[in-house]
Amino acid sequence: METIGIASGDGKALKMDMTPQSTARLEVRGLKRNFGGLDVVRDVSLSLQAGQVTGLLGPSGCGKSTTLRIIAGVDHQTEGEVWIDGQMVAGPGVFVPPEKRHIGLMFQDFALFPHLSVGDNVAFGLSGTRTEKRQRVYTLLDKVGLGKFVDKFPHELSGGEQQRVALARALAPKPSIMLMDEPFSGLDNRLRDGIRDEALSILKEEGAAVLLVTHEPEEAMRMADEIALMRAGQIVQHGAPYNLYNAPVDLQAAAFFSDVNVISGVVDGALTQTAFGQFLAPGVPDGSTVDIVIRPQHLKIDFDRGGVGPSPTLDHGVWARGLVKRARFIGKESLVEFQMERDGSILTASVPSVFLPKPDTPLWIAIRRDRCFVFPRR
Ligand SMILES: Nc1ncnc2c1ncn2[C@@H]1O[C@H](COP(=O)(O)OP(=O)(O)OP(=O)(O)O)[C@@H](O)[C@H]1O
Repeated sequence: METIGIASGDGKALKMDMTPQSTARLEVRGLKRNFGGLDVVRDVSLSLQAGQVTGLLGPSGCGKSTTLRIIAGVDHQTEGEVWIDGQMVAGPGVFVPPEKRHIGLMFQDFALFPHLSVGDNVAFGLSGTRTEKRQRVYTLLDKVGLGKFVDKFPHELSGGEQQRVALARALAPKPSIMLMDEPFSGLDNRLRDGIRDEALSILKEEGAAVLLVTHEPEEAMRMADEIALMRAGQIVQHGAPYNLYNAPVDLQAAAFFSDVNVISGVVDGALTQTAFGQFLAPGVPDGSTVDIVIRPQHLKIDFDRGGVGPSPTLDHGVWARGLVKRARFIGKESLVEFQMERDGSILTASVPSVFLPKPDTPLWIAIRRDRCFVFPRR
C-alpha cells in the first residue's frame, strides 16, 4: 500500500491510503475451484472495464463455465475474490447473492418464459413505474429489431428472434456486467454472424462489461476486445486477439486458432537445421528438440524448373521441394498438401482462390520467416 503523511490540526501525522482505486467493473483475483480433490479452476485473475468485451476462450472442460458461475454467484470458489464496481461480492467471509450482483446473464439455453409475451419477458426483471418499464422494453426491442413482436409469444418466434429477446431481457435492468456462456451456439452459421454483430453493437452501446465464454476462436476474435485463453483451469495467455493469433505463447495456443504445420529440429549451438534452412533457438539447450510452427497461409509455393528451386531470401529462407499429395478447393481458398522430399513429412499450404495442382506435381515450398514461431518441445 502506498501511503502519504499529512499533518493534522493537532500536529499528529495522518496516513492516507493512496493506492489507486481500480476502475474495473469486474475484477477476479486468484480464483480457484476444487471439485472432488481436483482443481478445475486454478488461480484465474481477470479485469474487465465498462464497454469492453473479454472472450474467455478454451476447449471443452477447461473451466470456463465454472469461472462464470462463480462470478454470477451460482457457485462458490474454493479460494480467491470477485469484485464488482469496487465492492467485494465473493471472498473470504463475503458472499453477495446472485440477485444483488447486478449481473446480466445469457446462456445457450436461454429459456424465455413460454407463457409470457415477448414484452413481458423483457420486462420480467425490471423495477420502476409501468411507464418506465414500458419505455425500456420498447427501447430494447427496437434495438434488437423486434419492436413489432412485443405481443407475440416465444413459440411464435424463430430461434434467432428468441435469442434477440433473450439479449433484450438480459440487458433490460441495465446490468453493469454481462456474462454470456456460448450464447450463440444453438444458431446456424449465417444467422449467428448477424446476431453476433448486432449483439456486439448493442452491448457496446449499453456500456456493460462483457465476459463471453466460448470454445470457438472465431467467435472470440469476432466479438472480443481481449481474449483470455484458458487451458486446464488456468489462463495461459491474455491480450488482444491480434496478439494471441500472431504471438502465441506455445504450440497449443497457436494450434487453437488455426491448423498449423510443425517442423521439428534438434538444437545445436542455439540453431536448428531444417529443410528450410537454419532457425534460431536462443536459450534452448543443445540436443533438445524445437518445433517450428507455421500457419498454412504463411507457406509460399513456387513452380519446379527442372529440379531447381528459387534462391533463398531473407524473408523466406531456403526453399524445399515437395510432391503434391492432395489439393482441395474449400471456398475462398485451396488447401494443398505436400509430402516433403527431404524427410517425407506432410505440410499443408493454403492458397487464395483456386489452385489445384495434380497429385505428384513437384513444387517448391518456403515459409515466411516473420510468421513462424519456434517453441522448445515440452
Ligand atoms: N458440479 C460439478 N461437480 C464436479 N465436477 C464438475 C462440476 N462442474 C464442473 N465440473 C468439472 O469441471 C471441469 C470444468 O467444467 P466447466 O463446465 O467449467 O468447463 P467448460 O470449459 O465450461 O466446458 P464446456 O465448454 O464443455 O462447457 C470439467 O471437468 C467438469 O466435469
